[in-house]
Amino acid sequence: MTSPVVGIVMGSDSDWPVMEGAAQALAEFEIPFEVDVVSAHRMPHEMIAYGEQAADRGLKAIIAGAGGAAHLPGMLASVTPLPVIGVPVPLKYLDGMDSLLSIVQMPAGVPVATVSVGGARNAGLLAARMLAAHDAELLGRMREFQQELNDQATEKGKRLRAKVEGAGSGFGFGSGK
Ligand SMILES: Nc1c(C(=O)O)ncn1[C@@H]1O[C@H](COP(=O)(O)O)[C@@H](O)[C@H]1O
Repeated sequence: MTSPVVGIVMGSDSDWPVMEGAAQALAEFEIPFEVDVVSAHRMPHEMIAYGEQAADRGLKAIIAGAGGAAHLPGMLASVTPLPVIGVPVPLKYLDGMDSLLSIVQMPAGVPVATVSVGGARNAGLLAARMLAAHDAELLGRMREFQQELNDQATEKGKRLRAKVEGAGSGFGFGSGK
């Protein structure tokens, strides 16, 4: 089995439904990854060990997701030289604003690349881009992926124009109906 090059970690297994998006993106690009629960609050010693050992184990980037008082991404960034991508996980209260602010407002010197609330897919894609910067083949696949996005958006525009033009004056613009 190929060794993982991206670590996807989260504060609890309850974050998985969100964090799965990162795993899915990496799988699409055939990038080997590992997943684990690593909590700064609940298992601080294991969390420090994970961060300290990540680079020596061959990981190239860490994606860390957590909800609420989300200290995991920042704490990992403080003990690893690897890039850390933080995913704010939305919980029942505060709609993820708490985790977003906990992750994004890092002090200078300790960067965490924060994606949107619940934006685990983009975290996976960002990790893929980081790896692609040193991998011409992966870079090519990322370009293809971008072209597909472009084609899909163009197609959506075509369909919307056809729908609106087809409806003509009967479309009821501005009527709110
Ligand atoms: N924010 C953190 C950290 C941390 O930052 O170390 N550890 C767990 N958690 C978060 O607590 C939430 C509730 O966890 P439980 O569902 O296990 O009660 C999860 O979203 C987790 O990421």
